[in-house]
Amino acid sequence: MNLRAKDKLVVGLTGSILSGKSTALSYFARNGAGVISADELVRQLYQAPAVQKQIVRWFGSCKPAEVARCVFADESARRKLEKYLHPKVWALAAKQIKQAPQPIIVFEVPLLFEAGWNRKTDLTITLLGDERTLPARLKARGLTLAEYKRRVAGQLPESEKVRRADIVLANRGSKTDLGLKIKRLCQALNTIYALK
Ligand SMILES: CC(C)(COP(=O)(O)OP(=O)(O)OC[C@H]1O[C@@H](n2cnc3c(N)ncnc32)[C@H](O)[C@@H]1O)[C@@H](O)C(=O)NCCC(=O)NCCS
Ligand SMILES: Nc1ncnc2c1ncn2[C@@H]1O[C@H](COP(=O)(O)OP(=O)(O)OP(=O)(O)O)[C@@H](O)[C@H]1O
Repeated sequence: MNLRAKDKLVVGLTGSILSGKSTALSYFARNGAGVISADELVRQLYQAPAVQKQIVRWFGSCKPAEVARCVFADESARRKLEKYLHPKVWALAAKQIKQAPQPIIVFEVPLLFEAGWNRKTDLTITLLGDERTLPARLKARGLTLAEYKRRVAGQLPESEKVRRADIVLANRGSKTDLGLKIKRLCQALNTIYALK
Protein backbone atom coordinates (compact mmCIF):
# COMPACT_ATOMS: atom_id res chain seq x y z
CA MET A 1 0.00 0.00 0.00
CA ASN A 2 1.31 3.42 -0.96
CA LEU A 3 0.67 6.11 1.64
CA ARG A 4 2.03 9.04 -0.37
CA ALA A 5 -0.19 11.91 -1.49
CA LYS A 6 -2.43 10.83 -4.33
CA ASP A 7 -4.87 12.39 -6.77
CA LYS A 8 -7.18 9.39 -6.59
CA LEU A 9 -7.68 6.57 -4.10
CA VAL A 10 -9.36 3.38 -5.30
CA VAL A 11 -10.95 1.44 -2.45
CA GLY A 12 -12.19 -2.14 -2.92
CA LEU A 13 -15.20 -2.92 -0.73
CA THR A 14 -16.20 -6.52 -0.11
CA GLY A 15 -18.06 -8.66 2.38
CA SER A 16 -20.25 -11.70 2.51
CA ILE A 17 -23.67 -11.81 0.89
CA LEU A 18 -26.16 -9.45 2.61
CA SER A 19 -23.43 -7.97 4.83
CA GLY A 20 -24.61 -4.50 3.84
CA LYS A 21 -22.23 -3.67 0.97
CA SER A 22 -24.75 -1.73 -1.14
CA THR A 23 -25.91 0.17 1.94
CA ALA A 24 -22.29 1.03 2.79
CA LEU A 25 -21.67 2.07 -0.81
CA SER A 26 -24.54 4.56 -0.67
CA TYR A 27 -22.99 6.07 2.49
CA PHE A 28 -19.63 6.45 0.74
CA ALA A 29 -21.47 8.26 -2.07
CA ARG A 30 -23.17 10.52 0.48
CA ASN A 31 -19.70 11.50 1.70
CA GLY A 32 -18.52 12.53 -1.75
CA ALA A 33 -16.92 9.29 -2.99
CA GLY A 34 -17.39 8.00 -6.50
CA VAL A 35 -19.06 4.60 -6.28
CA ILE A 36 -19.15 1.55 -8.56
CA SER A 37 -20.98 -1.71 -7.88
CA ALA A 38 -19.84 -4.93 -9.59
CA ASP A 39 -23.30 -6.46 -9.02
CA GLU A 40 -24.83 -3.46 -10.82
CA LEU A 41 -22.35 -3.82 -13.70
CA VAL A 42 -23.30 -7.53 -13.95
CA ARG A 43 -26.98 -6.48 -14.14
CA GLN A 44 -26.11 -4.04 -16.97
CA LEU A 45 -24.23 -6.78 -18.84
CA TYR A 46 -27.29 -9.04 -18.62
CA GLN A 47 -29.13 -6.42 -20.75
CA ALA A 48 -26.63 -6.78 -23.64
CA PRO A 49 -28.01 -9.04 -26.43
CA ALA A 50 -24.64 -10.77 -27.02
CA VAL A 51 -24.32 -11.60 -23.31
CA GLN A 52 -27.93 -12.82 -23.16
CA LYS A 53 -27.31 -15.07 -26.17
CA GLN A 54 -24.24 -16.69 -24.60
CA ILE A 55 -25.88 -17.16 -21.19
CA VAL A 56 -29.05 -18.64 -22.71
CA ARG A 57 -26.86 -21.02 -24.76
CA TRP A 58 -25.18 -22.25 -21.57
CA PHE A 59 -28.03 -22.21 -19.07
CA GLY A 60 -31.24 -22.19 -21.12
CA SER A 61 -32.26 -18.82 -19.66
CA CYS A 62 -30.72 -15.48 -18.74
CA LYS A 63 -33.09 -14.83 -15.83
CA PRO A 64 -30.82 -14.31 -12.76
CA ALA A 65 -32.82 -16.70 -10.54
CA GLU A 66 -32.51 -19.50 -13.10
CA VAL A 67 -28.84 -18.82 -13.85
CA ALA A 68 -28.21 -18.77 -10.07
CA ARG A 69 -29.87 -22.19 -9.74
CA CYS A 70 -27.51 -23.60 -12.40
CA VAL A 71 -24.25 -22.01 -11.31
CA PHE A 72 -24.53 -22.40 -7.53
CA ALA A 73 -25.22 -26.12 -7.98
CA ASP A 74 -22.26 -26.71 -10.31
CA GLU A 75 -18.81 -25.23 -9.62
CA SER A 76 -17.53 -25.68 -13.19
CA ALA A 77 -20.61 -23.83 -14.56
CA ARG A 78 -20.04 -21.02 -12.05
CA ARG A 79 -16.38 -20.74 -13.01
CA LYS A 80 -17.30 -20.68 -16.72
CA LEU A 81 -19.76 -17.82 -16.13
CA GLU A 82 -17.24 -15.92 -13.99
CA LYS A 83 -14.49 -16.39 -16.62
CA TYR A 84 -16.86 -14.95 -19.23
CA LEU A 85 -18.29 -12.05 -17.19
CA HIS A 86 -15.38 -10.89 -15.00
CA PRO A 87 -13.21 -9.37 -17.77
CA LYS A 88 -16.29 -7.48 -19.01
CA VAL A 89 -17.09 -6.25 -15.49
CA TRP A 90 -13.49 -5.12 -14.99
CA ALA A 91 -13.41 -3.32 -18.37
CA LEU A 92 -16.53 -1.32 -17.41
CA ALA A 93 -15.22 -0.63 -13.90
CA ALA A 94 -11.78 0.47 -15.13
CA LYS A 95 -13.40 2.95 -17.51
CA GLN A 96 -15.59 4.39 -14.73
CA ILE A 97 -12.63 4.60 -12.32
CA LYS A 98 -10.61 6.47 -14.94
CA GLN A 99 -13.42 8.92 -15.69
CA ALA A 100 -14.56 9.52 -12.10
CA PRO A 101 -13.87 13.09 -10.94
CA GLN A 102 -13.96 12.24 -7.21
CA PRO A 103 -10.69 11.74 -5.27
CA ILE A 104 -12.03 8.60 -3.54
CA ILE A 105 -13.60 5.84 -5.65
CA VAL A 106 -15.20 2.91 -3.86
CA PHE A 107 -15.60 -0.26 -5.94
CA GLU A 108 -18.00 -2.75 -4.34
CA VAL A 109 -17.13 -6.31 -5.37
CA PRO A 110 -18.43 -9.45 -3.64
CA LEU A 111 -15.52 -11.43 -5.15
CA LEU A 112 -12.79 -8.78 -4.66
CA PHE A 113 -10.10 -11.19 -3.40
CA GLU A 114 -11.35 -14.23 -5.36
CA ALA A 115 -11.05 -12.28 -8.65
CA GLY A 116 -7.66 -10.82 -7.61
CA TRP A 117 -9.03 -7.29 -8.05
CA ASN A 118 -7.68 -6.32 -4.62
CA ARG A 119 -4.37 -5.94 -6.49
CA LYS A 120 -5.96 -3.25 -8.67
CA THR A 121 -7.02 -1.17 -5.65
CA ASP A 122 -5.08 0.99 -3.18
CA LEU A 123 -6.98 -0.14 -0.10
CA THR A 124 -9.37 -2.98 0.73
CA ILE A 125 -12.30 -3.04 3.14
CA THR A 126 -14.19 -6.10 4.35
CA LEU A 127 -17.63 -5.44 5.77
CA LEU A 128 -18.89 -7.80 8.46
CA GLY A 129 -22.63 -8.38 8.54
CA ASP A 130 -24.76 -9.20 11.54
CA GLU A 131 -25.50 -12.93 11.74
CA ARG A 132 -28.35 -12.23 14.20
CA THR A 133 -30.36 -10.38 11.53
CA LEU A 134 -29.31 -12.63 8.62
CA PRO A 135 -32.53 -14.74 8.61
CA ALA A 136 -34.66 -11.58 8.25
CA ARG A 137 -32.38 -10.22 5.50
CA LEU A 138 -32.58 -13.52 3.61
CA LYS A 139 -36.36 -13.47 3.85
CA ALA A 140 -36.50 -9.90 2.57
CA ARG A 141 -34.21 -10.84 -0.35
CA GLY A 142 -36.29 -13.97 -1.12
CA LEU A 143 -33.36 -16.35 -0.60
CA THR A 144 -33.60 -19.62 1.34
CA LEU A 145 -30.88 -20.61 3.80
CA ALA A 146 -29.85 -23.42 1.42
CA GLU A 147 -29.48 -20.94 -1.49
CA TYR A 148 -27.49 -18.61 0.77
CA LYS A 149 -25.15 -21.46 1.79
CA ARG A 150 -24.59 -22.46 -1.85
CA ARG A 151 -23.62 -18.86 -2.74
CA VAL A 152 -21.34 -18.51 0.28
CA ALA A 153 -19.64 -21.79 -0.70
CA GLY A 154 -18.59 -20.06 -3.94
CA GLN A 155 -16.78 -17.35 -1.98
CA LEU A 156 -13.73 -17.19 0.29
CA PRO A 157 -14.64 -17.77 3.96
CA GLU A 158 -15.42 -14.53 5.78
CA SER A 159 -12.41 -15.11 8.10
CA GLU A 160 -10.14 -15.05 5.04
CA LYS A 161 -11.77 -11.85 3.74
CA VAL A 162 -11.04 -10.34 7.14
CA ARG A 163 -7.43 -11.58 7.15
CA ARG A 164 -6.75 -10.13 3.69
CA ALA A 165 -8.42 -6.73 4.18
CA ASP A 166 -6.62 -3.50 5.11
CA ILE A 167 -9.70 -2.34 7.03
CA VAL A 168 -12.52 -4.35 8.62
CA LEU A 169 -15.82 -2.53 9.18
CA ALA A 170 -18.40 -4.15 11.43
CA ASN A 171 -21.99 -3.55 10.34
CA ARG A 172 -23.55 -4.88 13.51
CA GLY A 173 -25.31 -1.78 14.77
CA SER A 174 -27.91 0.45 13.18
CA LYS A 175 -27.69 1.93 9.70
CA THR A 176 -27.02 5.27 11.42
CA ASP A 177 -23.99 3.71 13.16
CA LEU A 178 -22.69 2.45 9.83
CA GLY A 179 -23.26 5.86 8.24
CA LEU A 180 -21.28 7.55 11.00
CA LYS A 181 -18.38 5.07 10.74
CA ILE A 182 -18.19 5.66 7.00
CA LYS A 183 -18.34 9.45 7.41
CA ARG A 184 -15.36 9.28 9.81
CA LEU A 185 -13.52 6.85 7.57
CA CYS A 186 -13.91 9.19 4.57
CA GLN A 187 -12.59 12.10 6.65
CA ALA A 188 -9.61 9.98 7.77
CA LEU A 189 -8.84 8.77 4.24
CA ASN A 190 -8.87 12.34 2.91
CA THR A 191 -6.38 13.36 5.60
CA ILE A 192 -4.11 10.28 5.52
CA TYR A 193 -3.77 10.29 1.75
CA ALA A 194 -3.71 14.10 1.48
CA LEU A 195 -6.26 13.89 -1.30
CA LYS A 196 -6.71 17.04 -3.35
C1 LIG B 1 -25.49 -15.70 -10.31
C2 LIG B 1 -26.28 -14.46 -10.67
C3 LIG B 1 -27.09 -14.72 -11.94
C4 LIG B 1 -27.27 -14.17 -9.51
O1 LIG B 1 -27.98 -12.97 -9.77
P1 LIG B 1 -28.85 -12.29 -8.59
O2 LIG B 1 -29.58 -11.12 -9.22
O3 LIG B 1 -29.66 -13.34 -7.90
O4 LIG B 1 -27.81 -11.77 -7.53
P2 LIG B 1 -26.77 -10.52 -7.58
O5 LIG B 1 -26.09 -10.49 -8.93
O6 LIG B 1 -27.44 -9.28 -7.12
O7 LIG B 1 -25.67 -11.00 -6.51
C5 LIG B 1 -26.04 -11.07 -5.14
C6 LIG B 1 -24.93 -11.72 -4.38
O8 LIG B 1 -24.73 -13.08 -4.79
C7 LIG B 1 -23.38 -13.41 -4.61
N1 LIG B 1 -22.77 -13.85 -5.88
C8 LIG B 1 -22.99 -13.40 -7.14
N2 LIG B 1 -22.20 -14.03 -8.03
C9 LIG B 1 -21.47 -14.89 -7.31
C10 LIG B 1 -20.47 -15.83 -7.64
N3 LIG B 1 -20.06 -15.99 -8.90
N4 LIG B 1 -19.93 -16.56 -6.64
C11 LIG B 1 -20.32 -16.41 -5.37
N5 LIG B 1 -21.26 -15.53 -4.98
C12 LIG B 1 -21.81 -14.79 -5.94
C13 LIG B 1 -22.68 -12.13 -4.13
O9 LIG B 1 -22.60 -12.13 -2.73
C14 LIG B 1 -23.60 -11.05 -4.60
O10 LIG B 1 -23.48 -9.85 -3.84
C15 LIG B 1 -25.35 -13.24 -10.89
O11 LIG B 1 -24.87 -12.77 -9.65
C16 LIG B 1 -24.15 -13.58 -11.77
O12 LIG B 1 -24.28 -13.64 -12.97
N6 LIG B 1 -22.97 -13.81 -11.13
C17 LIG B 1 -21.77 -14.13 -11.88
C18 LIG B 1 -20.90 -12.90 -12.01
C19 LIG B 1 -20.19 -12.62 -10.73
O13 LIG B 1 -19.20 -13.28 -10.38
N7 LIG B 1 -20.67 -11.59 -10.01
C20 LIG B 1 -20.09 -11.18 -8.76
C21 LIG B 1 -19.51 -9.81 -8.89
S1 LIG B 1 -18.15 -9.71 -9.99
N1 LIG C 1 -26.94 -1.73 9.89
C1 LIG C 1 -28.06 -2.19 9.34
N2 LIG C 1 -29.20 -2.25 10.07
C2 LIG C 1 -30.36 -2.72 9.54
N3 LIG C 1 -30.50 -3.17 8.28
C3 LIG C 1 -29.39 -3.12 7.50
C4 LIG C 1 -28.13 -2.64 7.97
N4 LIG C 1 -27.24 -2.73 6.96
C5 LIG C 1 -27.91 -3.23 5.90
N5 LIG C 1 -29.20 -3.47 6.22
C6 LIG C 1 -30.26 -4.05 5.35
O1 LIG C 1 -29.85 -5.38 5.04
C7 LIG C 1 -30.22 -5.72 3.71
C8 LIG C 1 -28.97 -6.13 2.94
O2 LIG C 1 -28.15 -4.99 2.79
P1 LIG C 1 -27.40 -4.71 1.40
O3 LIG C 1 -28.32 -4.89 0.25
O4 LIG C 1 -26.72 -3.39 1.55
O5 LIG C 1 -26.34 -5.91 1.45
P2 LIG C 1 -25.36 -6.43 0.31
O6 LIG C 1 -24.15 -6.95 1.00
O7 LIG C 1 -25.15 -5.36 -0.71
O8 LIG C 1 -26.24 -7.60 -0.32
P3 LIG C 1 -25.88 -8.58 -1.56
O9 LIG C 1 -24.88 -9.55 -1.02
O10 LIG C 1 -27.16 -9.22 -1.93
O11 LIG C 1 -25.31 -7.74 -2.66
C9 LIG C 1 -30.91 -4.49 3.13
O12 LIG C 1 -32.30 -4.65 3.29
C10 LIG C 1 -30.41 -3.34 4.01
O13 LIG C 1 -31.34 -2.27 4.09
